[in-house]
Amino acid sequence: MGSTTTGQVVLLATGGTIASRNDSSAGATLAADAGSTVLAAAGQNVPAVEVVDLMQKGSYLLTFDDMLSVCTGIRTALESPETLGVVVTHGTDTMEETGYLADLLHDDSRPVVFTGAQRAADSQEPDGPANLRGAITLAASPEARGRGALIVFDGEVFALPGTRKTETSRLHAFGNPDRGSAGSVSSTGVVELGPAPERPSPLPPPPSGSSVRVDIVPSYPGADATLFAAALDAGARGIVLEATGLGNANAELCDAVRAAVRDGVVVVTSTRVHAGPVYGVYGAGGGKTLEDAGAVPSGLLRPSQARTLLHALLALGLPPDDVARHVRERGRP
Ligand SMILES: NC(=O)C[C@H](N)C(=O)O
Repeated sequence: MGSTTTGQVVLLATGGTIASRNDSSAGATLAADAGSTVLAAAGQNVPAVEVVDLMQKGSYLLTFDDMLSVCTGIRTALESPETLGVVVTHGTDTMEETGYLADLLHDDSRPVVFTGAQRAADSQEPDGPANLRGAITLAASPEARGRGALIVFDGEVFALPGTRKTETSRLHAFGNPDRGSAGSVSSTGVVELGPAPERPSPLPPPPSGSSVRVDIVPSYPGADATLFAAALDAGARGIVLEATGLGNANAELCDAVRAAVRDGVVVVTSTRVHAGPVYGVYGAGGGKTLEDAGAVPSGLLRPSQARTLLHALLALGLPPDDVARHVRERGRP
């Protein structure tokens, strides 16, 4: 067994499908359950679990400040030496963003484990209770220490960098196409983890309430610079290009990138492809032209996590060169 019975796990509840029920007046599924209800559905827990309700939202509604307040909740929970680890129940849509931000800021060896559900709490066979049991076991597990933030879902454990939601509705909702699984937690509480990867040094927590804007702009056959220009007009200080293939766009987008970078905007090239690194090879508007125009290739980071990292770095007030260095380092395969 991977758990210990001294101390407690702190459960930070934020909403998501694990806390959702059908609302007949809205004719839709909505986050409704408090953390205590979510925990009760998981049954008897060893070790003890303290519940903190942070918010009750579908994760598709979260703002960057909401994500930061989850990170603050984690820090607060870890102030007590009695805390063995932290579980965050969270909607799956944007778990890869909040989990990645928590991982970037995590400066404690104790585990932070994100989990949620694909089926609502009032469905016939909800998956949330088993996921939560796995998360509590992992959060209390000495083997999970020193690994930053993790996701546990359908018995599988993932480190955050590169992990994303890969299924809209199947129970096995998450994958890490480049790095694979970090291990497993069985239904009987057996934790098995592979070797712990090296972790970059933690970032300081960015201030909340910052007005930094970071957008994602796609490239596709026939794309022009209209959306890119709209992001700049809206005040974006950072833009993630969701490019094609290895990270390619076209001549018009490259020209727009060159001008934006000259004005101090940080542009990161990511890709719509699900696996493999982004790097500059092709000219005439491809990834090499983008790099020559000043865009920073995201390595293994996909748009969701590249955007999270860029937002955090810009909110910290780092100058563009330092932002670029961090993106290269943290995206490196
Ligand atoms: N399965 C889920 O949790 C999806 C939900 N819509 C959310 O992200 O909050």
